[in-house]
Amino acid sequence: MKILTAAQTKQVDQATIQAENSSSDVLMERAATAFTDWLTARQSPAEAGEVLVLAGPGNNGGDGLVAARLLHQRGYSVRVWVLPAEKYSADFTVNRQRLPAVVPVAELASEQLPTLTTNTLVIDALFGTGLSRPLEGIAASVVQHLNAAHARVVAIDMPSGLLTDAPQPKDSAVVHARHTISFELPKLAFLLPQNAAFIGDWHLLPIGLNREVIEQLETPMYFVDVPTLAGKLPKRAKFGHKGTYGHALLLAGSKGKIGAAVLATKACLHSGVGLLTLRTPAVGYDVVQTAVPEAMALVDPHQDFLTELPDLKSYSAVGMGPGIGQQTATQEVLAQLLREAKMPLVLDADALNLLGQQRELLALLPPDTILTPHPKEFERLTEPARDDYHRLELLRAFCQQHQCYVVLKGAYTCLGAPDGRFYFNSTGNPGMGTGGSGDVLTGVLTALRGHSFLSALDAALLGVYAHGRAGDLAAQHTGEAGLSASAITRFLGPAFQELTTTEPF
Ligand SMILES: NC(=O)C1=CN([C@@H]2O[C@H](COP(=O)(O)OP(=O)(O)OC[C@H]3O[C@@H](n4cnc5c(N)ncnc54)[C@H](O)[C@@H]3O)[C@@H](O)[C@H]2O)[C@@H](O)CC1
Ligand SMILES: Nc1ncnc2c1ncn2[C@@H]1O[C@H](COP(=O)(O)OP(=O)(O)O)[C@@H](O)[C@H]1O
Ligand SMILES: [K+]
Repeated sequence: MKILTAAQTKQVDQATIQAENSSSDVLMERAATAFTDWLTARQSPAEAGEVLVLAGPGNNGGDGLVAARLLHQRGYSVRVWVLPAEKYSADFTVNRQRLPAVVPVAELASEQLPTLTTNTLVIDALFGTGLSRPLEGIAASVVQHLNAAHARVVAIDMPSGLLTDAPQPKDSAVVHARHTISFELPKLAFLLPQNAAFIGDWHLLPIGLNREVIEQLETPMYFVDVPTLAGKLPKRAKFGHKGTYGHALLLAGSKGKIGAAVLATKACLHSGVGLLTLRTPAVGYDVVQTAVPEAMALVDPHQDFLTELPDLKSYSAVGMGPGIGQQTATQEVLAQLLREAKMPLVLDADALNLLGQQRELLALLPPDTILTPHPKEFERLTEPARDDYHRLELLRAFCQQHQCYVVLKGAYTCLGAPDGRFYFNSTGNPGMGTGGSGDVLTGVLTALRGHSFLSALDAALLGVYAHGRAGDLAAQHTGEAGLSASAITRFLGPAFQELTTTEPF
């Protein structure tokens, strides 16, 4: 699914209207009807209480006015507050006239703000994607009033005051919505942690925007859902054998962190790898042979941490990092791996921290290497980000400079590609914020990079999605608080099964 800017969204709206030979108020009616259907399916008139529709001067306000009319028709108690403005959009004006006279309408003023009780449901239709600068004056006062009262707010399209594509100036007034109901395609602002308190839960409703126009628009940002991945993971071939699916090598673990190696190993085995060898320090031998008999154990001469790189010639992909620690000898192993590897690499955790300590090693990264930092690890590779938008700029520059893929982990994990594109993942849940979840991802990605039939991009997209999906499936059994990294590994199989085509490659 594409992520479009505010300007592109406007373009699609207009092209849809043209293609249908209809008018903008028809599309507005459709959007507001979808919004109203969503709301009325969740809140009866009694549950909603008094519905206050706050309408701004543009088409977002127009949406609000249509919703007010429809809610009134469906038996809700509705009151409209209009933001005073010099100019109102044409569709605002049309829908202001269509509002039944019995629906009370008042004008917002700093000295006349709506009374908010626990029985009030606020529909925020002040501003949407047309917001061009931070709120001030009455609009800012209204928003502060709503937030101070912790009002139950459902925002149409965007929480008012929030910019669609750019960072928010500090301390500017933005509605804190419980839900944000938007249309058709996600917006970048929804995916960034710094906006979480404004957006609440977000939902997309289809309004029949023109598919062809969306298809044609160029964007560097995508939201990865099942259709994005359709056809990418082929069914296993009938006569396929363990050699067909790659021999992966994992370099993981150190004394006290052999568990990280075991988790990555289990994950790799549940992600379709043909053969797997695990290299740990000697202290890991008994643990690995007992915990994961499917993997071959190849121990380092050193008891507690990795000191030597094994011969690489048998392997189709190598993953390094989970639990390895940051010893100088281990850093040497990493440097040697970067110099010698001819096969795809996945680097995580302490391998990234070691790269951060010795940044000249970054020049050795083989093209299409996948790095999987969380934001703190990414900062060690680059610099502290001013905000989430700046972090994305750093991500793009890093991927382009080093011609690598970076999986920047989080609630909406963002995969940065060497061509400057971003792919935001749609699966996963807060239960995955638990030790070992990242080690599982390393195992998954190492398995997929060993598949000669997958590109680096597809391996990264599939792996990140399946990892999150496995977490979601696991959480259906364990709940989010009860989710463990081991539980994620158990649901990788079903997650991959959902993505697998019915045809072999
Ligand atoms: N374009 C379309 O055909 C559709 C638009 N829709 C709705 O229309 C919205 C976009 O409408 P608009 O482009 O009219 O934009 P908005 O309604 O978001 O706001 C634009 C208006 O606010 C003013 N404005 C911008 N920033 C301001 C600020 N900081 N302080 C005070 N005034 C400010 C602008 O001058 C303009 O009058 C979407 O978010 C969505 O809710 C939907 O009805 C779907 C169809
Ligand atoms: N709130 C969340 N929603 C979705 N996924 C999450 C959330 N929190 C963490 N995750 C996922 O869990 C994993 C955590 O990885 P990481 O921070 O490396 O943990 P660890 O080092 O403990 O293994 C990442 O893949 C991340 O995307
Ligand atoms: K809004």
